[in-house]
Amino acid sequence: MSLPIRAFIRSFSSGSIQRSAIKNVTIIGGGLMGAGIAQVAASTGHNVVLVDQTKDILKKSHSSIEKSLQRVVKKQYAEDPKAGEAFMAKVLSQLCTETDPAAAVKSSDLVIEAIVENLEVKKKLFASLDKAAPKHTIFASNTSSIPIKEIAVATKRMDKFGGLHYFNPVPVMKLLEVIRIPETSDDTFNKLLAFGKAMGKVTVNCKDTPGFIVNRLLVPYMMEAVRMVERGEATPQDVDTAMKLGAGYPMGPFELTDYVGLDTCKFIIDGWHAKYPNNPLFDPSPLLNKYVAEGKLGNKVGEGFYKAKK
Ligand SMILES: CCCCCCCCCCCCC[C@H](O)CC(=O)SCCNC(=O)CCNC(=O)[C@H](O)C(C)(C)COP(=O)(O)OP(=O)(O)OC[C@H]1O[C@@H](n2cnc3c(N)ncnc32)[C@H](O)[C@@H]1OP(=O)(O)O
Ligand SMILES: NC(=O)c1ccc[n+]([C@@H]2O[C@H](COP(=O)([O-])OP(=O)(O)OC[C@H]3O[C@@H](n4cnc5c(N)ncnc54)[C@H](O)[C@@H]3O)[C@@H](O)[C@H]2O)c1
Repeated sequence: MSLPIRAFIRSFSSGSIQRSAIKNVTIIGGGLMGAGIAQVAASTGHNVVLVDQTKDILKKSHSSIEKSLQRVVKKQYAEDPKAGEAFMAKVLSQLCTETDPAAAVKSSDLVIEAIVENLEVKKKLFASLDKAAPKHTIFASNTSSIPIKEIAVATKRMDKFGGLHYFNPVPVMKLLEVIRIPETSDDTFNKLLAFGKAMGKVTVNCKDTPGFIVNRLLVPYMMEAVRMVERGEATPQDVDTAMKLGAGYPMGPFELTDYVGLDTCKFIIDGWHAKYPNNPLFDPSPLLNKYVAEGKLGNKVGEGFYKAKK
């Protein structure tokens, strides 16, 4: 028996991975997060359909999944490369792509949305999915900053709606925030928790409060970092070095912004500023806005606060 399978069975019996009623999963959005979620869902035995707007985007998603899987397999199957190849082939056989969201949800138990961080775009998508998906299908959003309820109102299945907030990179980060709104039924919430555990994640429960747990703390920290640079108190490089070596963070705030995507960061902060205009924590950052206007969106385009490593 190969090492990862043994580890999987061990975690099953120790209760850290649970069986879940959810087998068929549709992920909408094949960018940084959607591709990572699709990879991990397929790696943990789910049938996955990944949806994006064009075949070209989906080609890129597929190739990033293959690259990431290779990293996982190289490490987990170091002593048995043949079993690694078989694992990779199995995972990829459980993953297909689709450009029509309505067709993709036809036999889905769970839909996870990971598209652009924009309320109106997310609502429009869920309103159309609500008409196309079977009655039993659960809907979840991976939004970083939008209240789940504001998205869920676009559907007539608020009892089957919740938040699944993953962390980037999904194959590496162990945490999953599972969010319920007052309308989420116990059955839906329990299924979401069990699904998260079946994906091998450590779940934390959270009410539908702005930023849930992690981003409620992370966003003010990152905004203060960019304001220090705007005030001329330190360079991005020195802030990053300080937070890595002085606070033990794996990445400094500017490296993390490049990793997350400056466009996504701007969507988050602009959304919170519009909602809480009197809270100076969420005032826009001229420096972030300048980089986004210049198209420097971070690692995904090769440059953000730093030039991405090839
Ligand atoms: C300052 C401007 C302010 C702007 C405004 C801010 C607004 C607010 C923004 C908030 C954003 C919120 C976004 C979201 O909602 C929430 C998030 O996701 S927050 C992000 C959380 N993630 C992190 O904090 C990541 C921190 N970084 C790390 O943990 C590590 O650096 C890393 C990414 C894991 C990489 O590690 P390194 O050691 O540097 O590099 P390696 O390449 O050696 O990798 C280590 C290890 O991991 C494996 N690995 C890495 N990436 C992948 C992958 N994609 N797939 C598979 N495996 C991967 C790699 O193989 C290594 O394995 P090993 O060999 O060590 O066994
Ligand atoms: N980047 C992060 O670190 C991170 C972490 C956690 C949560 N999130 C959240 O996840 C979501 C996605 O973020 P991302 O970083 O993956 O963004 P991304 O820009 O990398 O990818 C978004 C993808 O969605 C696709 N898309 C947009 N509208 C669509 C539609 N109507 N139908 C189908 N596909 C559509 C785009 O083509 C793109 O490929 C956002 O809500 C974001 O806040 C991001």
